[in-house]
Amino acid sequence: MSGRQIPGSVVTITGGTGSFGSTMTRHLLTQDVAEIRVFSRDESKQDAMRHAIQDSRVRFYIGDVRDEKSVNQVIRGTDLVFHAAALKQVPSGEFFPMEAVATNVTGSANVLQAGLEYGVKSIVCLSTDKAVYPINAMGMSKALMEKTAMAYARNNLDAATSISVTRYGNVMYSRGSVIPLFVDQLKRGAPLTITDPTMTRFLMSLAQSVDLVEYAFTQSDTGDLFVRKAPASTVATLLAAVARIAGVDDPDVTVIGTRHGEKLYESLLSTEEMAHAQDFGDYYRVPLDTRTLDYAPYFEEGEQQAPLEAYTSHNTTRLGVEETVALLETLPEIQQLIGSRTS
Ligand SMILES: O=c1ccn([C@@H]2O[C@H](COP(=O)(O)OP(=O)(O)O[C@H]3O[C@H](CO)[C@H](O)[C@H](O)[C@H]3O)[C@@H](O)[C@H]2O)c(=O)[nH]1
Repeated sequence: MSGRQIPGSVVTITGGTGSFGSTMTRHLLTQDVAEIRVFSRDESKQDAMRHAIQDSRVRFYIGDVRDEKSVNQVIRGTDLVFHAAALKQVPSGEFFPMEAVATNVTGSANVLQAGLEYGVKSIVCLSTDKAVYPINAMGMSKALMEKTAMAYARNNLDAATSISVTRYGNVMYSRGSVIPLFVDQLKRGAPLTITDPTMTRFLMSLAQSVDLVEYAFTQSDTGDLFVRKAPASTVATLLAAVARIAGVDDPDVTVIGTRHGEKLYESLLSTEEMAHAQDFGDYYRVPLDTRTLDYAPYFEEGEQQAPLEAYTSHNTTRLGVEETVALLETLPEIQQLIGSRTS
């Protein structure tokens, strides 16, 4: 047993007002947490969250992960840190890559450094499938965040702090993503814009992300990478499923082509990671590579590289239209939509 647990703990959530942060906050409040420190830049989002949640265990801290002082202030006295603060928009990263570096790489290093200095028990860094074989600046900066976390773990194996990474695919119905866009286009009677009908994406709900973070908080060995398994669908299937839910038989569709920095499919684990991954049912764990820079003994002993494939949205469980409809119908936003159509 790690001796780490949620009840009675003080938890800091960087990027606490975002979708992951606020979902995590609500979940932790059901787990007898002692205090949650919501750390973020935006006063008005904090104010909205304060009104929505109204629980004296939630404390709000204005700050920026780029600013060491504000990071130190919030992390001091914390038991567990969920690091979700990030610049996550792919297109803006292409125009301002150094902003992504400042927040996602340097900011993450500030969080890790403070966590180690103040003896935090566990730090969980939130990452994305776009960090695997990255082709856009956002994904590249997240990949560097992961490398930074792993290096902090490897260089501090005796520390009291466990550092881990959770990596997820697309979150269904997240702000600005394709499902609410299709819903809106259908409502307006506008044509549905599709990039490439054969493109695939993993489909995950926010609720599914929570368990894995809780597991990482309490059970991780330092340097662990966790990946939640998820099914995927093509964009064409997703479009058909949303149209069916909205009761539109034959929607107008315009093909707009692939956007900047976009891939045909995403990978949650690279081939190299799959070779070391342990299958835990709902998720994979990839333990830290603890070898030092002295490679000689490993060459002599040799290491078999299993001939595996990466874990991608092309080769994971593929959902058809019926199954995608069923999955979408589990989302509160879709249930609301169906409710408003039938009432
Ligand atoms: O008008 C559109 C918009 C998107 N798509 C397609 O729908 C899929 C999902 O697109 P999203 O925009 O929902 O998601 P992305 O995979 O492009 O990534 C988005 O979600 C990520 C988190 O999962 C990050 O936040 C990222 O910055 C943001 O662009 C993609 O195949 C995309 O090509 C369409 O067919 N038509």
